[in-house]
Amino acid sequence: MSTQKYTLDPNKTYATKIIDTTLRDGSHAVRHQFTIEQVKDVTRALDEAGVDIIEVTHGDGLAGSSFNYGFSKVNEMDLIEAAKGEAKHAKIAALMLPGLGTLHELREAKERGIDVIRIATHCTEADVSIQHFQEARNMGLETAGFLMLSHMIEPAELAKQARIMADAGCQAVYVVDSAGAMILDQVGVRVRALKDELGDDAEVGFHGHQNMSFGVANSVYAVAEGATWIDGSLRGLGAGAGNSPTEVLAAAFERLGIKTNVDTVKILAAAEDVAAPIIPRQPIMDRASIIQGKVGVYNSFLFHAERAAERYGVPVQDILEEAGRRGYVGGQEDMLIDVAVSLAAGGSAA
Ligand SMILES: CC[C@H](O)CC(=O)C(=O)O
Ligand SMILES: [Mn+2]
Repeated sequence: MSTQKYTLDPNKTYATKIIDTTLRDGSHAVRHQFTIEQVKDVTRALDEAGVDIIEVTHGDGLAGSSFNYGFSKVNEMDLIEAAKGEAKHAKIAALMLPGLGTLHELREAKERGIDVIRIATHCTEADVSIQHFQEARNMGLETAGFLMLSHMIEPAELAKQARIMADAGCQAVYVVDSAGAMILDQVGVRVRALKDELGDDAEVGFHGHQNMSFGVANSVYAVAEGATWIDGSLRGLGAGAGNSPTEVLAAAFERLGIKTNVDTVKILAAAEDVAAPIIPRQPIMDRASIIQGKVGVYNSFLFHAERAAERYGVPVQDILEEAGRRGYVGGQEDMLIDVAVSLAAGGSAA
């Protein structure tokens, strides 16, 4: 009897959409300083390469430009409109966190050209997205839901949250590895739980981060279990250690026979010739971001923790580790200052 365990069933055909978030998650890595020209160039290159959906928004979603999250150089609505003007085939998406972005911004984003809205909540809080999904569908938008920090709850619990989103009108629910904390089967079992729960009611997606270097491998596990929306970003540009690089996803999927609409040669050119020259600081797996993956801390905390570390004279990795111990989640960025103050006062925090 063979003991070989296949991740991908050699008798099955796999196909997935590729969603690129260079111009949204990647916004964190450029401190939200994208210009109109950069957005146009990146959109054109992604569109020509065959990417299905291009996400353009402040890194923290609609209305993220603020004192708390960092101001954008250019109003995100203008960036959305610029992207829309360049995309011949790809759909344009925005992301929103209910409460930070409101229905007001959602309506404006629709007027400026988005086709898809991705609504993100903490993995236990799907109910706060209900009215946003309903309203988005009424507006004729395609919808996807992000269950952020999906590693923090068990697959069965995650599936219940996915059901809330799907019942509200979400067409694709994502397992979101916001901390790059998950490894292989940890993604696979969550995707499988969502597939079993949702059936034909909604598709399943996966959004990976690179903290433990598993973004692409985790995406393969997600596809093997039925995910059909896979996120990446050029050169991995994204929060913390960055996202699964879109160009590596395309090349690896091609090798594995997973069908996508992306032309590998063209996406490699987009990464090398268009994205690389505009990246001021390449996200990497370093001490701080690996700790984020190891303890499961939200990747968007990295720059906030760096600022607090500098201000209070404590190591950034200690702040992140303590934030993990305290279980802070997206939206609690200000608590990093509390952690830094406690550490600077000489104690283990809390
Ligand atoms: C602002 C939403 C959030 O950062 C979504 C995301 O990309 C993630 O959780 O990884
Ligand atoms: Mn992300």
